[in-house]
Amino acid sequence: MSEKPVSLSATARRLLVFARAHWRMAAVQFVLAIIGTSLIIVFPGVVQWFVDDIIPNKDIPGIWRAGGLAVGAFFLREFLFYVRTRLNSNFEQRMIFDLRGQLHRKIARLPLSWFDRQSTGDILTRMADDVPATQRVILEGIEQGVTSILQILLSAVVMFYTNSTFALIVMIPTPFIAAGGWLFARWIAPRARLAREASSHMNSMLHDTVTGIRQIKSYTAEDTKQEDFNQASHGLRRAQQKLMTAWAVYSPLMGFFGSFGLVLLLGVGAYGAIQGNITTGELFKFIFLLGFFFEPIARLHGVNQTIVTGLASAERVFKILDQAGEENLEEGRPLLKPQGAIEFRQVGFGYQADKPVVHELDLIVKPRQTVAIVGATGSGKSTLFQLLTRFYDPQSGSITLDGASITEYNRVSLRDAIAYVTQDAFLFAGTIRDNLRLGKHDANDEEMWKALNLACAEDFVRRNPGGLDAQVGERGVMLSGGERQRIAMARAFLKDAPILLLDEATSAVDTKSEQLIQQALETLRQDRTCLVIAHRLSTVVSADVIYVMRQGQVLAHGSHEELIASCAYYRELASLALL
Ligand SMILES: Nc1ncnc2c1ncn2[C@@H]1O[C@H](COP(=O)(O)OP(=O)(O)OP(=O)(O)O)[C@@H](O)[C@H]1O
Repeated sequence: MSEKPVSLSATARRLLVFARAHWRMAAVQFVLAIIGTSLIIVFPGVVQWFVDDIIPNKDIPGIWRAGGLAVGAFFLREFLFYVRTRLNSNFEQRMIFDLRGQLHRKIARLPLSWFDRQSTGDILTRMADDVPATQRVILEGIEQGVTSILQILLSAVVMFYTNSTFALIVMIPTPFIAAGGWLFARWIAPRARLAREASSHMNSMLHDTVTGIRQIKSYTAEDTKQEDFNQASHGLRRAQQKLMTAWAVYSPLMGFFGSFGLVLLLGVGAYGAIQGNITTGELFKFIFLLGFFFEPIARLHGVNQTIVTGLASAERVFKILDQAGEENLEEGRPLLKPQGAIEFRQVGFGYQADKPVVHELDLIVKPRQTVAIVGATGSGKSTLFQLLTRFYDPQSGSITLDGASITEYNRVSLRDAIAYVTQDAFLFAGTIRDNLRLGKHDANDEEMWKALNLACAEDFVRRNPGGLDAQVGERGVMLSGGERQRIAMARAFLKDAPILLLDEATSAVDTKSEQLIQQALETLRQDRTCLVIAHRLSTVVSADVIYVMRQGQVLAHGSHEELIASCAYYRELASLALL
C-alpha cells in the first residue's frame, strides 16, 4: 500500500524523542564514546615522538615509555569498546521492546475499519522488519555516527594544531564527500521506501498462500500462486537492486575522494619536508591522523545507508502509531449490572460512508428475550452485531442499552457485557485451555470442564489424549467445524455475560453435531438476552421474536407463526430452509 512520504528529518526528530526514554543509557554511551575516541590521538603522537625524538636521540628507555603509552591507550580504547557494545545491546533490546510493545498496543486498539484496508502481511512486515530497522537508526546513529563524527572532529583539531596550512590542504576533498553523502541520502530515500513496500507486498502474498493453502490445493492453483509470488518477489528484487546500484556508485566514489586526500598529503608533505616546513615525524603523524580522519568518513557512508533505509522503516512504523485508535477503552461511564434491553432506532450505517449497508433500521430486544434475525446473505445481519459491540459506529440513528446510548458506556464494560460467538468460531493457535481462558482468564479446570459440558463439548475433549492441553492448530484447524463451534460456545459460557450474540454457522454440520450445538445454545440463552443470526429452522422456531431482514432493512418481525401467516418473504425463506 503506497503512502505519502514524510520528510526524513521529521522522522529522525521523532525517533530522537522516542529514544529520550532511555536518555541516561544514551548519555553514558555518549561519554564512553568520547573517551574511547579521544584515545586515538595517542598513537600518532607516539609515532611523532619515536621519529623526531627517540630515534635521533637513541633514547632506548624512551622506547619502553612511548610503547607502554601506546599499548595502554589501545587497551583502554578496546576495553571501552567492549563496555559500549554490552551497553548497546541492552539499549537496543529495550528500544525494540518499547517500540514493539507500542506498535502491538496500537494495533490491538485500532478500529476494525483500519483492518478492512490493511493486509496482514503488511502489518507483519512492519512489526518483524521495520521495527528492528527503525531501531538501527538510533543505534548506528549513536554508536557509529557519533563516534565517527567525534573521530573526524578530533583528528581535524589535532591536524590543525600540528600544522594548520597542511590541515587545510589535505581536507580539500571533504566538502565533496559531505555533498556526496547528502545527495546519496536524497537519492536513495524514495528507493528505500519502495523496497520496504515491495517487501511488505511479498510478505502479504506469502501470508495469503499460507492461510489459503487448502483453497490453493483444492483448486490446484499452486502454479498460478507461484507466478503471483514470483512477480511480487521480482518487484522486491528490482527495488533492492536499485538500492544497491546507488550504493555501488556512491561508495567507491567517496572512497576515491578519501584516497585522493592521502595522495595529496604525501605530495604536499614531501614538498613541505624538502622545504623544511614540516618535520618527518610531523609528516608521519599527519599520515596516521588523515587515516583516522577518512576511515570514519567511510564508515559514515555505511551509516548513511542504514539511516536512510531505517528512516523509511520508521516512517511506516509511525504511520501506524499515528492512526487514531480506540485509545481509551475506559472512556465513558461503566455499564453496571446490565439488564439487556436493546433498541436500534433508525440506524443507518455503511462500511464506506457512501455505500449504506443498513438503513432506517429499528429493532427492539427486551431483557432475557431471544431474538432471531433472519435474512438472505449480505442483508446486513452480522453488521448489527458489529454495531452493538461498537466495532463500528452508525452514521445515523442510535443504539441504546438499558435506555442509554451505547456510546455513553466505556467500551470495556460494554464488551464485557456481551459474549459474541462469531460465525467462523475463530480459535487461536494453542491449546483448548488457552482458548477457553479468553472467556475467563483465571478460570480453573473445574470451571472449564463445566463450560465444556454445557457446550456439549466435554466428550470430545475428554476423548482427546491431550484433554484441555490438546493443541487446536492455527485457527483451530485440528478440530472439526462443529467442535470449533462448541469450544467457542464453551468460551462464551465461561464469560457468563448477560448478553449473548450468536452468529450461527452456515456451514452444514452433521445431524448429531447440529443437535449438540442446538442443545448448547438452549442452555446458553437461559437467563440472558440473546440475539441469534439464525440459519436453522430449529433455532428460529424456539426464538421469542424473529426479525426478517432484507437489503439492510427490517421487513417484518413477529413469532414464527405470525410471520408464516403474514410475510411472504419469510415463508419463502422458511420453505427453502435457508434460514
Ligand atoms: N468489513 C467490511 N467492509 C466493507 N463491506 C463489508 C464489510 N463487512 C461486510 N460488508 C458488506 O456489508 C453487507 C452486509 O454484510 P453482513 O456481513 O452484515 O451480511 P449478513 O447478512 O450477515 O450476511 P451472511 O448471512 O452471509 O453472514 C454485505 O454486502 C457485505 O459485502
